[in-house]
Amino acid sequence: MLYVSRREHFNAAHKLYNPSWTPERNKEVFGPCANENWHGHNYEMIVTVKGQPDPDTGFVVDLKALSDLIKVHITDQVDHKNLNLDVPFLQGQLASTENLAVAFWQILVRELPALTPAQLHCIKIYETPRNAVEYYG
Ligand SMILES: Nc1nc2c(c(=O)[nH]1)N=C([C@H](O)[C@H](O)COP(=O)(O)OP(=O)(O)OP(=O)(O)O)CN2
Repeated sequence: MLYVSRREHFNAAHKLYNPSWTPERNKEVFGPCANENWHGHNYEMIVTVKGQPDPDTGFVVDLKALSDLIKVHITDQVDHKNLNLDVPFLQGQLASTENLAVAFWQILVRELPALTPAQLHCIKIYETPRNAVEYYG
């Protein structure tokens, strides 16, 4: 089995805020991440697919085509957006990195078969250089 990865990048604003809690409770749990007027991150995302190389190309997946797929279905939807307000597929969810990883997985697992017989293996999202989440489905 071969594992092939593509790194993508997007910038977005959000706040971590549970609307069923008081502002005080949100501040207590989420600290500055609950700031009412938002804050931003430079997100890095690594998408890994697994499979066997195609005998004609030597590719598990064409990484340019994978990048285009991620761009159309994910990064164009979230780049320079407010994750709490602007992104339909995140509506009603807390904008944590965990929830982003699951939402992105659900999109890519649906779209990938049109591109390749390879399977989605992992989505890793860095919210900051020190904070990351990995999801394997
Ligand atoms: N499990 C999670 N914990 C946290 C998340 C998350 O998505 N999942 N998100 C946040 C904040 O949104 C944000 O990441 C915190 O930013 P910050 O504290 O600035 O990030 P760093 O830890 O990298 O910065 P330091 O300078 O090292 O504090 C919080 N938790």
